Amino acid sequence: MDKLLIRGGQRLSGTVEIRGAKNAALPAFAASLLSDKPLTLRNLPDVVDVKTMQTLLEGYGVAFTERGTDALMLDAAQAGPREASYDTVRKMRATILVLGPLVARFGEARVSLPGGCAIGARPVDLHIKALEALGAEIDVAGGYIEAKAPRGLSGARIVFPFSSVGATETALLAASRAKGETEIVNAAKEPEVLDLARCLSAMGVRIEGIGSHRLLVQGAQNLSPATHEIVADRIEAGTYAVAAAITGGELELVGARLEHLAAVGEALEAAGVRLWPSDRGLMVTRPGRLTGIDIMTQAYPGFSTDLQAQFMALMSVADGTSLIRETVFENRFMHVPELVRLGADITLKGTSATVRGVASLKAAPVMATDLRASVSLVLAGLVAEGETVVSRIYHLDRGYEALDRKLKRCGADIERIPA
Ligand SMILES: CC(=O)N[C@H]1[C@@H](OP(=O)(O)OP(=O)(O)OC[C@H]2O[C@@H](n3ccc(=O)[nH]c3=O)[C@H](O)[C@@H]2O)O[C@H](CO)[C@@H](O)[C@@H]1O
Ligand SMILES: C=C(OP(=O)(O)O)C(=O)O
Repeated sequence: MDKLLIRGGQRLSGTVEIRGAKNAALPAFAASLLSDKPLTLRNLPDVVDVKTMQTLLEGYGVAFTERGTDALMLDAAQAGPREASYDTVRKMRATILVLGPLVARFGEARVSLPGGCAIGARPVDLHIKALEALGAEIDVAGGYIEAKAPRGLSGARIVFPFSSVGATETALLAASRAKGETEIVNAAKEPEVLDLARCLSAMGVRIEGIGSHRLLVQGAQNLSPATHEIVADRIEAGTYAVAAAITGGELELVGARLEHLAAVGEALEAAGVRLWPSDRGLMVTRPGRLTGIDIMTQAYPGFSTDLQAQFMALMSVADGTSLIRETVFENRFMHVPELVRLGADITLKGTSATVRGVASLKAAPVMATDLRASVSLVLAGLVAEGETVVSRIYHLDRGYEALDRKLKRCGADIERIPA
């Protein structure tokens, strides 16, 4: 397994290209299954999760054709509801997203319960309830979800008890090919959900309320060929914003959108980081000292749970104390013991972490445990004194394109050590 070796202490400056969001690319891939017409996706990130999704869809008979360096044409004309290999499905959460399109188009689907980052129990009850509301019969047994709707799905009112990104995506995907109108109440409004809605609109589905908590979807049986450009990855952007901040540097994040950082942008500003839109994206600099501030993760536009670990690394070297509350996933503090190994002063109590800023971090061997936890260790390594080795970085490769190369180009002393 590859490792990363980081010699801390370099101030970052330069330009980073922010790519399409993996968490928007994955549902867009699933959308291709709805149609027998090709779907071309642009601005795809070159990350392992996207490749895993490609392998999964190839298993269902979707044909892929390259269209330049970062675009693919997906053609599901010959697709069918075959069984996906457990080995592919267990690798990530988003594999559940094929269930809705398969049952909507073919009247049946059998998908293994999904894997993904070990950050909590992560039930799929809301996905199942959404499909049941549209008329699917669902059976969960032996680690598989089986869905049947021999006469197709029918539009319905789906009321979510709370906002779920994945369940909203399942509802949107399935409703797009259901007969009649579907109302989705308490829909998630993360930029990746909006991006899926835009992709489905380009395919010919009429969706009202995009960007709100209430979506109205007019199902369509005949979809059109479409092209869709994946929205820039706000989590990749936020991660590099923290990289600039923690090293006291200045980065231009090309393609990034300040408004998509939402509460994360506000928290960074409050901590002493300056962010402003540039012609090409977003500028980030940290002119003075960092101040510890309190945050609480929440659904968008609240503070993203996918940036909690990175922000904790930043708070580890800020002046004063920061209280970090995780409210989205119950077990998303796996980075804490590793940050402590690097000299951070963090106390965990239930779903809250108290971070007392220290004057400096010290290098140590650390272990990546999940995608965002891993990158928080790299960020801490950028300022730790000495050589930090981060092992098990396959987690990082799931969601960050060329992280080491992008950081190196901006002045970081970082090397990938192949296994
Ligand atoms: C591939 C992808 O896009 N992953 C993102 C997606 O995950 P994911 O779609 O899994 O996250 P959700 O928004 O669904 O999860 C929110 C909360 O709802 C709970 N829940 C969810 C579904 C369900 O059927 N029942 C249920 O109880 C979850 O356990 C969690 O506590 O959104 C999360 C929240 O922004 C991000 O951290 C993940 O990076
Ligand atoms: C948690 C993540 O991914 P997944 O939902 O696939 O585990 C993530 O992207 O941070």
